[in-house]
Amino acid sequence: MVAVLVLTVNPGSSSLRAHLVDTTDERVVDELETGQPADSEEALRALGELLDRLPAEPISLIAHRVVHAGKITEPAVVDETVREALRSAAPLAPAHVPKTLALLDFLHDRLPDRVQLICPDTAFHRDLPEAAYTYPVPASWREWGVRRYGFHGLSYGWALRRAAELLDRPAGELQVLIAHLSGGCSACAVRDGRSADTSMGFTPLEGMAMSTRSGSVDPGLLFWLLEERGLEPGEVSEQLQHASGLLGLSGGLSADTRDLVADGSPAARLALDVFCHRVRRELGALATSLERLDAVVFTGDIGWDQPEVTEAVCAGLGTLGVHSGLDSRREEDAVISSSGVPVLTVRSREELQLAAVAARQGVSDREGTPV
Ligand SMILES: Nc1ncnc2c1ncn2[C@@H]1O[C@H](COP(=O)(O)OP(=O)(O)O)[C@@H](O)[C@H]1O
Ligand SMILES: CC(=O)OP(=O)(O)O
Ligand SMILES: [Mg+2]
Repeated sequence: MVAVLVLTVNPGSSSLRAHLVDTTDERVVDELETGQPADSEEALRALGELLDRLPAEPISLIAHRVVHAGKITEPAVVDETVREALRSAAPLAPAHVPKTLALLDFLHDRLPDRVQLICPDTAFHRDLPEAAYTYPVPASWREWGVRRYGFHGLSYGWALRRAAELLDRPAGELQVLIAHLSGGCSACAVRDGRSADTSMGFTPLEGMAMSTRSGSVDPGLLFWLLEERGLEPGEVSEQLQHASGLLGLSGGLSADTRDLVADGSPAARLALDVFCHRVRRELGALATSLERLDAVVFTGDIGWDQPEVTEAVCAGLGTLGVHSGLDSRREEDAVISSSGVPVLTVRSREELQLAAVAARQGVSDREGTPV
């Protein structure tokens, strides 16, 4: 097999992760992780430094994890059509997509002859049933493209693959619930290897509470804030995106469950209780899209490094056949409970999934004009 070195870039809402992955053996050759927003001067400087120390062997492809590319829901070589789709999708994921546009420009300046691919988070949800992707809103809105998309698809793809390996069953036969808990949090019901429903929708704001995002709130609340409290639409958006979730619930204490578990104050406990309640509620709702439950899989930073959260969530999933009392202290991806429905934790490896998807797609697109 030809060595395919893929540079992956993953702009989260508050971080930038970049990896150089050798896809022949899924090995990370070099990496960068910064808690700075991906389009900040610091993050771009760090990315430039990563490029400066690249091995002599050339990178074959640059692969971008893109949260939302609107109607483009498959991996695609970047051209003007893709850029236009990203510009149109930017208002739907304002904490993510503008960062991708900045990274495309930055990397085009630095490596002008490399093909850049986008791999949308939405691709994993391409087979969502109509009943799951349709909002109960007027037909005229739906004609504008108002529908549910779903996100965190690369993470789900990886977690499903690892679940299949750990359970020793083909991914295409599994019916599982996967919770991706991190900066952004969502969950997905996977039926026979495909997304059957997911908690995020038109934008990555729907669903469970997140580190600084509210998740779903009563839409009536928004009108009350605008009409009765005099808030501007931009302020409401900003506060739902950046001042809510764990951060808002804890009264500004922290957006990180590690701090909240350590703090233990009533405000920290409230934040964790509401967070876990909403994870359970989404998982319960998603279970109705499955015929049976083969496993519950936790991934994302919180799903991986915060056993207290996994425990608290599972303690309330008895009606789904999940038993509490997990064996959560481990270093590797693992089945952490097998007395009832198996519970698994899988370290999120969006970069490996991204590199694999891009290498598969990119080898056939290599003739494409670099943009
Ligand atoms: N237990 C935790 N471990 C790691 N990160 C956490 C934890 N709890 C909350 N977080 C938040 O998750 C974020 C990392 O999530 P990630 O999806 O990589 O980035 P982003 O928030 O940029 O999307 C961190 O910035 C941190 O605020
Ligand atoms: C879709 C989404 O919320 O992404 P992230 O978790 O990286 O912020
Ligand atoms: Mg992320």
